[in-house]
Amino acid sequence: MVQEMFFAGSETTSSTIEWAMAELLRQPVSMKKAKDEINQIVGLNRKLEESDTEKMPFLQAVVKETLRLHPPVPLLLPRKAIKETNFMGFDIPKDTQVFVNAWGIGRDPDAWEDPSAFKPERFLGSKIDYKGQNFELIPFGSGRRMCVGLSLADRVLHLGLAKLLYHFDWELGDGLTPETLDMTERVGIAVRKLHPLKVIPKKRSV
Ligand code: HEM
Repeated sequence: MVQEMFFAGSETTSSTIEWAMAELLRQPVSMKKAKDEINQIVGLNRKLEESDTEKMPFLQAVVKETLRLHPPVPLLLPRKAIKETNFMGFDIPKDTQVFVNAWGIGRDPDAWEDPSAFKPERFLGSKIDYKGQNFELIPFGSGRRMCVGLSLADRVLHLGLAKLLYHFDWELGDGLTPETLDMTERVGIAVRKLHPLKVIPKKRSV
């Protein structure tokens, strides 16, 4: 279980932060807006605290927009129909494995205006959130088996991204420009150590 938590929690959050940075680097206007908001709240003479991110609506919108376009678990976890079901005109026999395409839902033109564009502004003044109540945005799933790490992920994403933006200015390397940055997706498992790290937990001496 501990191993599952590490896997489910680290690959998902780190790839979301990577996508957010890539999207912001492709859109310097959004990058500037996010940095300006952070600088305005934190100033220049103290550390950024977790609670600061609650006062950053644009940063929150960047996280939502990133998870809309780049849900790290695009098909959620598989379901199985426990009985024969008719869903929106489709007959689903008992025991059928069912996948929910959260990636497709996040880009559905019936639900989103200009769906493929990265526009954090669409969430400003909107009540749509990813807590499982708004079915057009379900990067963490919904219902009884939705992500148990949501509240931790929520904190890590906001704090991690805010810190990266607060402490550093970012530029693209390798002669890349916002127009040429590659956004191709790879679905797979993270690159891991060939020989797994084996560590022994010991009680901390105080
Ligand atoms: C950006 C961050 C994350 C995203 C987008 C994400 C997404 C998801 C999704 C889509 C599911 C399946 C939900 C469903 O099928 O309805 C899931 C399940 C799960 N997640 Fe996350 N997750 C994230 C971070 C985390 C973190 C930080 C942890 C733990 C530390 C975690 C632990 C789990 C576990 C244990 C499950 C299985 C829950 C169950 O089957 O009852 N996740 N997550």
